[in-house]
Amino acid sequence: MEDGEGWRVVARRALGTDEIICRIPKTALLSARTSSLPPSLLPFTRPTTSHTIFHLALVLLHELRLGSGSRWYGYLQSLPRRAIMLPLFWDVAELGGEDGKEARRWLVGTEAERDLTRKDKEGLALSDLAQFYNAVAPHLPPTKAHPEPSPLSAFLHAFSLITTRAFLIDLYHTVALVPFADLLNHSSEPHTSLASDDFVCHICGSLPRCTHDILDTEGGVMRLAHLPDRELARLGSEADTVDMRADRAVEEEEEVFNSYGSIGDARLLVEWGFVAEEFAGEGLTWNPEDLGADAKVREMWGGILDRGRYLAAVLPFARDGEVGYFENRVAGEDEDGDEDEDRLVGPPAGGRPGVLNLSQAGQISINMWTIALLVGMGGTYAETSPDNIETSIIDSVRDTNDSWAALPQEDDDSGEATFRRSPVSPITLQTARVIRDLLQTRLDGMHRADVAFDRLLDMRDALPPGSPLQRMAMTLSVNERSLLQSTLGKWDELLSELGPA
Ligand SMILES: C[S@@+](CC[C@H](N)C(=O)[O-])C[C@H]1O[C@@H](n2cnc3c(N)ncnc32)[C@H](O)[C@@H]1O
Repeated sequence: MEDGEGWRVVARRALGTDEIICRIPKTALLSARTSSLPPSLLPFTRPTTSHTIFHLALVLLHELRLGSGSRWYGYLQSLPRRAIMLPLFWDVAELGGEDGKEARRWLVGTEAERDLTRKDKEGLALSDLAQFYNAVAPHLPPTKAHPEPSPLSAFLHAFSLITTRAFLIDLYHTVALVPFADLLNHSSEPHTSLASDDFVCHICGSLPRCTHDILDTEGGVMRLAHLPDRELARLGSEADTVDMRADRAVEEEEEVFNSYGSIGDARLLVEWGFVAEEFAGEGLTWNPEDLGADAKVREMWGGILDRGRYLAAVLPFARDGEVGYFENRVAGEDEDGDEDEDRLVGPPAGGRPGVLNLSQAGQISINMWTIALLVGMGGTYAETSPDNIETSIIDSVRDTNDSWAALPQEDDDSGEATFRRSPVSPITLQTARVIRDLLQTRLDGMHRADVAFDRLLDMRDALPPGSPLQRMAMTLSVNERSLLQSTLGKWDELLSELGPA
């Protein structure tokens, strides 16, 4: 890596699509199944949903404590010696120092802060990690190099490595560390992917038939029933491996990435400890509660979502009830795959029907519009038929998008104002104002919201060396502000044309 810490993988020659970059025998994986850490340690803790990850972190810590006595000693040398500085650790003085403390402030109001809150609720808060480790630490087997239990910081180091580099493998290993495959950095664009046969025996990990298998009436192995005969014959003749394959051609000297998916900077920062400024992912998100939706509004919205008809408002070619149609589509793209920038209201991110988001292209999802509209109806929706509400949503979204598209654009050099103010319904106007205020509230809730954008950029550029965490947090904050401000500008422009506040 450029900063001299860590690895990246560069192609020494051009690679073709589907070419295998590395093939790692499953026996080389480090998992709870292959480690020498006794499984009996787990009864000392209360099972949680994060248990698998916590356990694997413990496994790694045990192997690190074994030093040269570990079967993975060679592999362990390739791992970062210090904890990956996930925002979860920024407030821990010994880990984050002054940089972490200041950086944490810059996350206030950002999408990263929302992600951190979500992780708290999922039982992945720092206190959950400490509680887990304090319960098991006294029972960790002593090793030559470490006869005493290791401090919490050692467990946090192991945990940060697991969450940033473990892969989900199969029914036997579940999550595991995969030597070599974990040297690849992330890019949101597809580059390579990791594949393995996951339908192994969950008791012994065997891919070919084994003594634990349940047979069907014809003597076939149930878990292998989906395989054609040719594939069945192949099982057992070669080692069971995890394969890293190029998903596209890679040029000589190009960095070879692995793609963790289309992921925005907030999530990258929270989960992997870096920002990439690729402007991928779902943008900024809200919860229904942030828009003032109570249980009744949420229920009404759920019903509308199930029917799916309202999606037609943002993608006119979608047919009634065809929510699944969006699953393979990228938010904000029209039928030809072009991003339709003329819309202020678009489909939900990544085709996930229920997402309330502001996309990187500056479009709010129709879900936000819908909830804002329902909240604005203030209970009168209860007396309105679902059909009429849907029609209201569809009409108001069309009105909004059409009005925006009809506004003279900045690069329109005809010199004539082409906008004809056509009346929009009171509910359209009211909903547009709610959305505008929501964007403003989000902007106002950010750390140092009073500081002008250009000044923020100067402040970031003037950060002293040794402030990598503040630099990342400020980059995230500045980019989110930029998206919010430009979107707010569009809504203000529209509202000033449609009617005075
Ligand atoms: C699976 S590892 C990739 C290999 C890693 N660079 C190493 O030295 O071991 C994932 C970690 O690498 C770093 N990383 C991955 N992709 C990156 C990127 N595009 N830019 C900067 N750092 C990245 C982050 O620290 C992340 O948590």
